[in-house]
Amino acid sequence: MKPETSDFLAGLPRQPRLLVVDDQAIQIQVLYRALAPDCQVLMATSGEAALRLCHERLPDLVLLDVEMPGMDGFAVLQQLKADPVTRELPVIFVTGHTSDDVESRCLEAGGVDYISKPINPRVVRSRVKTHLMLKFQSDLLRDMVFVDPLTNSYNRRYFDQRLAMEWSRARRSGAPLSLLMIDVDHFKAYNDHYGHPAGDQALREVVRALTRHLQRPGDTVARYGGEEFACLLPETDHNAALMLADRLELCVRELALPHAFSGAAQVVTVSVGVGTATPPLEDGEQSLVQDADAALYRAKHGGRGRALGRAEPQSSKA
Ligand SMILES: Nc1nc2c(ncn2[C@@H]2O[C@H](COP(=O)(O)OP(=O)(O)OP(=O)(O)O)[C@@H](O)[C@H]2O)c(=O)[nH]1
Repeated sequence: MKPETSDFLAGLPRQPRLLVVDDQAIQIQVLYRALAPDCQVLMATSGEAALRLCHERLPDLVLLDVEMPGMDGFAVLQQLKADPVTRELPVIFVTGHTSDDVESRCLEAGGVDYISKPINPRVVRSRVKTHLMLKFQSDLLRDMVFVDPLTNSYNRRYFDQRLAMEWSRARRSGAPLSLLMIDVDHFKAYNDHYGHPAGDQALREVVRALTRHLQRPGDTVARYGGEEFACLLPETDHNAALMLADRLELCVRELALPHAFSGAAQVVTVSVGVGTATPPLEDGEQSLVQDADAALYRAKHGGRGRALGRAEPQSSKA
């Protein structure tokens, strides 16, 4: 059945990605028919599969069946809310029960809306469109507050919030949390000789390379200040963080941006300091920043263009 309206995408900045979750294939089919002409539609038939897809594909909006065997819709939303990566995902509940009690439970649980079965495709499209508009507007606002305009990476304000959030998450989960502090080498000399606009462009390229190499959705690159960047790596132990730091150092070197005035190499390089906090986390989160900073200091003084971790000699170039 073709939808009757054709202006669904008007006012949306790009094609939205939806996740439809229902244990009954027929219900998924009805929603798919209503929405697939305009949206990329992902599908899951269980709560567990829904959580996996939310992490891997980060949809713009989730349509979530309330009654499912095993993990029901409320349990799925609770887990989404408990995770910083997925906590902002808007969820519309889809329910066969239309009592006031179920409807208020949907909203109290943190759903942005609910839709009753049997599904009316026109109502679904209208509600989905409304929530997509709101979602894209709040993305835009968040970007204005949290994104560095020069490099398009997250800014220091975002980093500080994210660090505090990941710190308490690591404390709860018991998983290690690593931090890389990355500083461009001899960047003053780069600016002095190639000019400030070329310096700006080099910073953009460095960030693009770092971001390309960080694959997990929870990993965060932020501009910490000037020519210094921070990468926050949840659930990553020290050895894994060191390996990643080596890869990031190499990926910047391989950009092959000429830097004839660097004492470290003929191209732009970075020094990387690696810190790891392993629960129980008794100190504050700034202790992790201090550890990574201290390692960065050693990497700088050890010759630059390298990644170093804890005080023991662990040079990536050894
Ligand atoms: N082009 C450009 N330069 C920046 C920006 N932010 C900071 N810088 C420059 O980065 C340079 C940092 O210089 P220093 O702190 O002396 O460090 P360095 O020359 O990189 O030396 P080491 O870190 O010791 O290798 C300064 O010249 C800043 O002006 C920016 O947004 N754009």
